[in-house]
Amino acid sequence: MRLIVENLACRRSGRRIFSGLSFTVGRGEGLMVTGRNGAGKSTLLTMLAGRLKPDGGSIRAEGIGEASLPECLHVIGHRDGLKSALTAEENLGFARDLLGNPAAHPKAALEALGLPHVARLPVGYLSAGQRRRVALARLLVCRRPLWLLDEPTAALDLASQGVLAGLMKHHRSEGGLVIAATHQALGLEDARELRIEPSPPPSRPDEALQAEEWL
Ligand SMILES: Nc1ncnc2c1ncn2[C@@H]1O[C@H](COP(=O)(O)OP(=O)(O)OP(=O)(O)O)[C@@H](O)[C@H]1O
Repeated sequence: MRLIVENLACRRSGRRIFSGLSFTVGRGEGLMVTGRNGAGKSTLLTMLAGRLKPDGGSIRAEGIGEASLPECLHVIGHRDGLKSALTAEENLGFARDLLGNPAAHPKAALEALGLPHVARLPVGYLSAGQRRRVALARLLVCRRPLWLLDEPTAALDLASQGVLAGLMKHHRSEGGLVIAATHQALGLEDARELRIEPSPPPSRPDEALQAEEWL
């Protein structure tokens, strides 16, 4: 698979967030998306996931046959999308049955994230870092070539950051693609960096309402 982004532009609430973003990510490659708070990193990932319409430019994928781009990617965002009342194993089983490989084992995914002991605990009982690791374990029960990771190390301790770096390395070694929005090194040091520079603040008086976002 190859992802090709050309001249991408975004507006939210009428305000330009970014424009002119172009990059490609191919088999086995990684891209670190960096930039200041509010620069548009999460927005870019949301757009790549097909959940936000670009204001200009294009996003296309090669080498995915009849599949659509959203069918070829996995998003790990700020919200983990886990159901608190279900156990870690049930959450992963649900994700696997909905999206994933029937042969994938939730227990094996939890073991890969160092969490076999929480398999039968409701996710609502887990710590923030444990919840994040369960969310990351979903990557292993729904195998998809493109991983879109938004601050994936949030709440992870150093050991878990190392595990995540290993997962990304393994995924890329199998031809997978990783795009990660981050403020810190992720073990993706050999990846290219896309730095999003903030757009200038609005200057016209009729944009004053939207300019509140800049305060
Ligand atoms: N639903 C929305 N409607 C309008 N504006 C939004 C919406 N979501 C985000 N924005 C704005 O888009 C801009 C980019 O936000 P985004 O979350 O992409 O930044 P970021 O680079 O990921 O920031 P951070 O490093 O703080 O996570 C911000 O100014 C934000 O206020």
